[in-house]
Amino acid sequence: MEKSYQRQKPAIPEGMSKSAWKKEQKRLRWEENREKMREKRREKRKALKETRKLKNAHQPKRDKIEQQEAGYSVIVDCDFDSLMLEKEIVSMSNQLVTSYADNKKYPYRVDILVTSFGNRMKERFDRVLPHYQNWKPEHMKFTEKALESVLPEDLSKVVYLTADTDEKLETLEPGMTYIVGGIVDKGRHKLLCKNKADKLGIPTKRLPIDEYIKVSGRRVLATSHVVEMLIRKREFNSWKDVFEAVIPMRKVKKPSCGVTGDEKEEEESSNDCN
Ligand SMILES: C[S@@+](CC[C@H](N)C(=O)[O-])C[C@H]1O[C@@H](n2cnc3c(N)ncnc32)[C@H](O)[C@@H]1O
Repeated sequence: MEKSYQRQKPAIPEGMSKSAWKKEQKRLRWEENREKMREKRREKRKALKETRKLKNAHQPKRDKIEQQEAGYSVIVDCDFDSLMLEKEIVSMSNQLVTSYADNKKYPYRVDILVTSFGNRMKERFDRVLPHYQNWKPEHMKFTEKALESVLPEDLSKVVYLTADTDEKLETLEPGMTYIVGGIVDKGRHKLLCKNKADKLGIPTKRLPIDEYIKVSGRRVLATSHVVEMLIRKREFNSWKDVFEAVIPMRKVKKPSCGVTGDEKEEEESSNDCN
């Protein structure tokens, strides 16, 4: 007996061979399927568009954020090209890109001037990141001039930041310029910036990290982290909030664990920390 659920095949039209008929059936099925697939794709695209629209509606437009000036300036002193390995030049260049992006995205921006911008660092930018030539000067400027030739006459208006001093940086003052060393050295060149600042007669100060937050390992942070702190201090006001927002989690000591073997790991693996 023929089973009722079996699909009835259409009869082969008269005069058509069986193989031609099979081919024709296959073509029809494919046509039918193609239309369904098209419809599915259309729906998927529509849904994706809707999701993006919703997402964008809840996100502040990055370039359209109403920024205000923090009122103080930052110099990134890049006079250390010859002291860095090639991969450290790459890391330092990437940090400058990060600082530029940070200075665009937060509510307050600072004047950032990169001094001694030349040699391998500039070569890398020219070769790999040539669009930096179109960067907006209100977010970052570059000069081949050395720090010495852009300093104001009144050196009480500048501070060279370094972890190698006991003087604490308590507040950021309008009209001041804060200098950050633009170097990745993994702790090879201790006192480098402190000695340079002393030689130039520039006061030095350290970030008051230990006063507000428990960290493990060295207190030497990456240039881009220090620049980000200077940018965000105006927004947060409190150092504690700034440190908690910017210092990498693995550097922050959990209350129960004390200083651990992380200290060694810090020295060896913290590419982003110095
Ligand atoms: C990776 S560190 C460079 C370390 C380098 N050996 C030196 O002599 O400063 C990059 C720069 O970030 C700033 N910096 C890092 N940690 C700091 C801290 N705890 N306090 C103040 N400035 C700091 C300094 O300007 C420093 O030159």
